[in-house]
Amino acid sequence: MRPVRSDRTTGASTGSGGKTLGGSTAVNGMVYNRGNQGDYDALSARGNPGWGWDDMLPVLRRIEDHPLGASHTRGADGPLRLTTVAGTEPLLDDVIQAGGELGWQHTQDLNETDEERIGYTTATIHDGRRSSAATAFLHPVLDRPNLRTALRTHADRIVLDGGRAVGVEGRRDGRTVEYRAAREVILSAGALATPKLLQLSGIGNRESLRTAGVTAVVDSPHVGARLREHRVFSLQFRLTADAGRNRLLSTPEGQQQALAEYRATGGGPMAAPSFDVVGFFKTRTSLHRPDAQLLVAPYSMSLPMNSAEGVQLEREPGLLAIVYPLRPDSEGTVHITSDDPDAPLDIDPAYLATEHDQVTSVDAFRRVRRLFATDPLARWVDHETTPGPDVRTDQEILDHGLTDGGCGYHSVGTAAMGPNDDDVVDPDLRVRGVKDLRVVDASVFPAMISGNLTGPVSALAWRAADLILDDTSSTGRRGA
Ligand SMILES: Cc1cc2nc3c(=O)[nH]c(=O)nc-3n(C[C@H](O)[C@H](O)[C@H](O)COP(=O)(O)OP(=O)(O)OC[C@H]3O[C@@H](n4cnc5c(N)ncnc54)[C@H](O)[C@@H]3O)c2cc1C
Repeated sequence: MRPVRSDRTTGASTGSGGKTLGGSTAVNGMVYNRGNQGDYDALSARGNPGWGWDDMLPVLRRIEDHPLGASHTRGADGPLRLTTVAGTEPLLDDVIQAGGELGWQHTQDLNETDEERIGYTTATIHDGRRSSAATAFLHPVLDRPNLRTALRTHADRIVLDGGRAVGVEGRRDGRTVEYRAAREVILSAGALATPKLLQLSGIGNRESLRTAGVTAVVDSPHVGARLREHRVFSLQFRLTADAGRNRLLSTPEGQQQALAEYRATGGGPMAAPSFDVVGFFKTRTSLHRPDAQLLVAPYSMSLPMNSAEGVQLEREPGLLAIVYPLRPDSEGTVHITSDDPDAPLDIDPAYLATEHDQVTSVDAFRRVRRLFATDPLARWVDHETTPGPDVRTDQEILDHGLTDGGCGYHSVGTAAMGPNDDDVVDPDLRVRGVKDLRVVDASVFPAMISGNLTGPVSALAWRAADLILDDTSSTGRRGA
């Protein structure tokens, strides 16, 4: 295969995220997958003690309120309230059954094993309402006297004093504001904005900072490097029968009907996650665990999926499937272009830059085509509309992924933890080269946790809170 060009323009779509309390969990697709033993043990094997499966499984169980109840892998009393999609569409039952024909296990709890599996989505939804990081973790403690939230406030820089982080400078309603930390500053701005804030504060690769007009305070070469992101490949199919949600949701009248159903019952399509069915499968039988993820939704739309004009559902009945390699190893970058916090970031996601990502993407795409050609699902399929049967060769499939595919919105790695002097944060998430500064968000994962990131980031934050509390009790210092 010829190498695929990394396309900076696609980086624009990588920049979407939630700009509110709860962050991206307030706008995301609500699919709840949390990674598996191999992901967390790999973190630990990279020299990050405390992040292995034996450490993180109890945390994951602690945070979950799972509808299937507690088990050795699930939690039932935690703050993150979950739902399993009810599965009211025969069409989707047949997607799952076709997966079974390919040897994928039909499971009610997709997080229970790391076998090839398919089933209805577990979602961060409870009683028809989104469970975000804000509703799950922040709202229940809002009345604590040592907690203050500053809404409509944009952080511009970390305030450094003699090698210590002492506060944050930003803007609120057009005015400059500064917040002082009694103990330490914790940066949780997400995998794109966290490296940006570090770089604006002079913490980053000396050369890149110089190009942007920022004087380096700490030369930390990997701030904003090692960006890993899913490149999503899409397939769509026209159906032989009127099934799925296009007819209802593609017209204003249908949307009103769905809204009325939601108001009356708290259910229906308005209470569904973005994708109803999830699968994890191997692109080669020799692999010891799945390396690709499939998500299926009972609707189809105009492409490209992340277009600035927004999503337009098709009128005719259709199905959408997206697929991507679970653990991409292409590494991109995020760099500031100026010392002005309002200047655009230069994001190069370096999608599909490695042979692993190219080969896995193509094989995963072909496997999904095979799924849709397998009964009982095949009986529903009239023809493939996206990308269509003309896209056949490896290169054509890769080009389709780059042109009409999308960003997975799962960025990690831009302030990655590790044991080495040039890793941005240490395994306790402290930024190297600065005192009293920690990063607690997806940017500290040095590699992708398989699947979607709400679960892993929530567990990361829960464990980070324990680390911070441990430090507080050992030093006797208190405060925020
Ligand atoms: C469109 C979309 C769909 C997704 N779908 C799913 C899904 O279905 N399932 C799943 O598990 N995951 C999904 N994800 C991914 C998941 O939501 C994120 O990986 C996760 O929320 C990352 O958490 P974070 O804390 O690192 O960053 P974020 O959740 O992005 O939080 C960062 C916060 O920092 C704030 N911030 C940034 N810069 C500044 C600044 N300068 N000043 C003040 N505040 C700032 C942001 O406003 C935001 O509130 C999706 C993400 C997106 C964007």
